[in-house]
Order: sequence, then structure tokens, then C-alpha cells
Amino acid sequence: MKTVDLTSCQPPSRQGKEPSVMALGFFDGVHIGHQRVIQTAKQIATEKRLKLSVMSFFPHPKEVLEGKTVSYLTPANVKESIFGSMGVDTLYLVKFDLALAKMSQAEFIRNYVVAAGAEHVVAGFDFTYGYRGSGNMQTIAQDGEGCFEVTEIPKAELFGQKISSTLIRESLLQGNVQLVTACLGKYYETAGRISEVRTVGQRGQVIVQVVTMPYFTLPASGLYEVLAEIGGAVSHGIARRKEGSDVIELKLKPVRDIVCHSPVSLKWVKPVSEFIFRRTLRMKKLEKGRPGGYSGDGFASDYNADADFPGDRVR
Ligand SMILES: Cc1cc2nc3c(=O)[nH]c(=O)nc-3n(C[C@H](O)[C@H](O)[C@H](O)COP(=O)(O)O)c2cc1C
Ligand SMILES: Nc1ncnc2c1ncn2[C@@H]1O[C@H](COP(=O)(O)OP(=O)(O)OP(=O)(O)O)[C@@H](O)[C@H]1O
Repeated sequence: MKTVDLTSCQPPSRQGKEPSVMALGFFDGVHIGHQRVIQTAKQIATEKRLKLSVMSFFPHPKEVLEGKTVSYLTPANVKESIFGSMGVDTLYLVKFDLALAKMSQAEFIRNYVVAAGAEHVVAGFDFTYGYRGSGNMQTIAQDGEGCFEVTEIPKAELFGQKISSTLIRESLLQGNVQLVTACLGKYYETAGRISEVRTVGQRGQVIVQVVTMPYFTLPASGLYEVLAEIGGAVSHGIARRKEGSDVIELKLKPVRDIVCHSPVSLKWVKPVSEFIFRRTLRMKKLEKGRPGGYSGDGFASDYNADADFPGDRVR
């Protein structure tokens, strides 16, 4: 997949335009609603033997227009690799600034969407564009002046709510990673780098500190079951997110070759009750060494009581 960077001063060049089916939107998180937009565009592209393109924006319009800090779900490079894996040929990444915001709806469609070669446009029922967001799915065909066809994707819902990047951000801030998984159709994934490694306990468990990369949203403070991928190997672990920190404390079963600065990808599986986690550790400690001792089947029971998080002495 190739990425074409565009700005308010640099629209796509009409000379190099490539006919495509174009999916339109910001697509933070690439949740199930977004996937339907892109997958439908892909299907149409295959039928029409056209390339598949996505036109997306950065930064988020809310940051530029309302001065709000947006807690991103997926940084641009992650979004790019997701698009690539979905069969997108070209990503038009438009820098969203005040000059772009002020562009009239017809101007944006003519100078960006048509100029890039869109012959068919696919977007969700609530896609808006142009000055004050005045353009929508009812106006887009007219603004296209017959240059492209339009397909509108109906609302994808979960429990009566629209699946949205906003709902996912809010759910992460509440620690509801299971709802996030349901909205994404996969585990939410964050990327980071190891800043510290400690081996603890008789069984050589490791506790690593992971510094999260920018433009991800971490779940609320607490304990979570995670899948950690380090150096191509995936292992189960328990992650602790501390309030306001972008450093994750991660407890893993013995894993070989963990070194500082290694990249780590964390898939957030589910919250773990602190109470149950501590109780399991306590039971293990009490039963340690006794024949027929505790053989709890919970996730936490896989963890050696000697290997508590720093400051987490089992009482
Ligand atoms: C070219 C262009 C110009 C836009 N200009 C404005 C604007 O002037 N005011 C505004 O509120 N939103 C503007 N938007 C933003 C969208 O209409 C929409 O509000 C924004 O993407 C946020 O969408 P959301 O509410 O679904 O997150 C513009 C979008 C595009 C693509
Ligand atoms: N639940 C959904 N069902 C169908 N289409 C959707 C859904 N959510 C978003 N889309 C479409 O996907 C594209 C990208 O939308 P956008 O990035 O604004 O997503 P969003 O989840 O609504 O984001 P936010 O919550 O930040 O407003 C747009 O064309 C939009 O209409």
C-alpha cells in the first residue's frame, strides 16, 4: 500500500490520478463500523476492477476545531498497516488544519475526492465534510457532479448504541475492555517498548516495565489479563495500569530473551479483579509445599506468589 500525504495547500495532482473506489472517514481504531465501510469498498473495487483507496485525516478535526485533546486509539502507522492488511492500495492522508476546515463542501469533493480519482465513494450514514460539516451523505453525489457513484453504509450497532471511536475511548477509560473487543471485533492492541526487566521468583517469572508509544489510549487503572507479543513469541500475562501513567507493569511466565528496548505489543483481554488475584496468590502461598496443595484453575493461579508486583506483598 502506498501513502499519499496531502495538505490544504497540496491537493492530489489531477495528472497522476488513479481511478479507485474510495472509503472516506477518520477511522480511528478501525472498529466494526469502519470495517464494514472499507470491506464494502473493497467488494465494489473487486467487482468494478478498480483500485481501493481510503481518504483519511490527521489530526482529528475535534483537536483543530474545538482545541480538545483527542485520546487516539490507533496512531497513523498502525492505521496504515491495518488498511494494508484489508487490501487498501492507496491511503490519501490529508492534514486537517483550519484552511481545510474552511473549504466549502463542493470544493473539498472536487479538489480532493474527484481529483484523487474516486469513481465510487463509500462512507457511513453519518459521514460529514466541508465547512461546518455541512456536507453529508445526502449531498455528496450532487457535490461529485456525476464523477462518482455513492454507497452509504447503514449504522453498525451494539446493544442499541452506534459503534464509534468515541464509545471505544469511553469504554477504555472505564476499563471495559470486553466492550472494546466487541466494538473492534478483535482485542484492542497497544504498542510499547521494554524499559526495565526483572526476573523474580523460583520459577523465573519476569516483571517488565513497558513504556507505551504515543497515540494509544490505555485502559483505566487496574489489573488486566493481556496477551504480550515480544520478539515474535506470544505469552499470557497480567498487566497493571497505574493511574495517569503510560508505563505498564507486566508480569509474565518465564520467557526467554527479554531485553530492554524490545518492542512489545499488548492485546487487552479482560479486567482481572484485584481481590481475586490477591486471594489466589495468597492461597497458593498457604498451600505451597503441601502434598495435594492448591491447584486453582483461575488465570492468576498460574502465577508464582513469589513474583508479586513491586510493593504488592501478599498479606
Ligand atoms: C474538508 C472538511 C472540512 C471540514 N470543516 C469543518 C468545519 O468547518 N467545522 C466542523 O465542525 N467540522 C468540519 N469538518 C469535520 C466533519 O464535518 C466532522 O464534524 C468531523 O470529521 C468530526 O466527525 P465526528 O463528529 O464523527 O467525529 C470538516 C471535514 C472535512 C473533511
Ligand atoms: N457504526 C458505524 N456504522 C456505519 N458506519 C460508520 C460507523 N461508525 C463510523 N462509520 C463510518 O466510518 C467512517 C469513519 O467515521 P469516523 O472516523 O467519524 O468514526 P466514528 O466512530 O463515528 O468516530 P468518532 O466517534 O470519533 O466520531 C465514516 O464514513 C463514518 O460514517
